[in-house]
Amino acid sequence: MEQINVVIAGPRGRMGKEAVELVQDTPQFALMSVIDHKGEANVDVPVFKDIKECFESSIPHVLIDLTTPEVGYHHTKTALEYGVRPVVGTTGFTQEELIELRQLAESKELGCIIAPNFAIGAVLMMKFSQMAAKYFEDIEIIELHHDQKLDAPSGTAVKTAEMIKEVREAKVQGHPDEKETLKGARGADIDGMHIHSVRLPGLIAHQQVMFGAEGQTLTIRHDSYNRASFMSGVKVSVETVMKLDTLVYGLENILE
Ligand SMILES: NC(=O)C1=CN([C@@H]2O[C@H](COP(=O)(O)OP(=O)(O)OC[C@H]3O[C@@H](n4cnc5c(N)ncnc54)[C@H](OP(=O)(O)O)[C@@H]3O)[C@@H](O)[C@H]2O)C=CC1
Ligand SMILES: O=C(O)C1=N[C@H](C(=O)O)C[C@H](O)C1
Repeated sequence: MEQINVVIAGPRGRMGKEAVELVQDTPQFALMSVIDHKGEANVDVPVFKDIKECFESSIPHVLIDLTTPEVGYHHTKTALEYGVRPVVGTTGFTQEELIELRQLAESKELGCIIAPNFAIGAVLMMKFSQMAAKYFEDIEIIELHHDQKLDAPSGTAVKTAEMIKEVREAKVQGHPDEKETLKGARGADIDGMHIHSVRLPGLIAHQQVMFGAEGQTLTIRHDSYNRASFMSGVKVSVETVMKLDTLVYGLENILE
């Protein structure tokens, strides 16, 4: 396999630090530079404060983005415009942004992977939930994260609901006359499914999907106890994005 030159945006972050280690420890990957808006990253490659400044200096094969929703969208768009293939872990993109980025990737015939969760266990949890939803139509998604997380609900919870929507008819759950006496008590609503976001120090990234039917419940749960749990998904995405000519949303679409 030819060497893949990588730039990482967000290298001081919780995920970014792991990604720097992954790229530096993978023989077929080379870390060319990083993008850090404060220029404070402690790495032995050039640090750029701005993505355009970075790409004007040299063009990598792949950009890994682990920043914030607004910055991640801007970076992904700019990367595609410069002919760079994005691997994006950043969550919180809108449907409109995903559609626009897909059109751009296709017009440039460039691979782009946007994966709300890189952990294989989380991908299985979403797939198993999609399977279960064919048999259980009443569903509550409970996602639990550390209290520094910016977006709610999590990208994983939104993706789970989207995957379930593919196999489940929209349904209003609970009592038809149900009323919230305290706003937000029933969580967010996607097609009648409810999503509850828990934020606590001590947590990393966890989700359980609960299904209910007459006389029974089923709970499917995944826990990430560290950020290393996401790195095998980042590695396979960097390798795979080189072979794609379109945007792929979700790691489940590139795993066999
Ligand atoms: N797909 C997946 O499997 C996973 C996805 N995530 C997602 O990844 C993203 C990052 O998460 P996490 O590492 O925990 O977050 P952190 O807050 O730890 O890291 C984000 C980094 O982005 C930096 N940043 C902010 N603005 C800019 C900018 N303009 N240019 C460059 N860098 C910038 C921040 O810098 P500063 O510190 O100065 O603000 C920070 O270093 C989130 O969207 C999260 O939801 C997280 C875990 C797994
Ligand atoms: O911010 C996080 O930490 C995580 N974000 C992703 C999400 O929003 O789903 C993936 C994982 O849950 C960790």
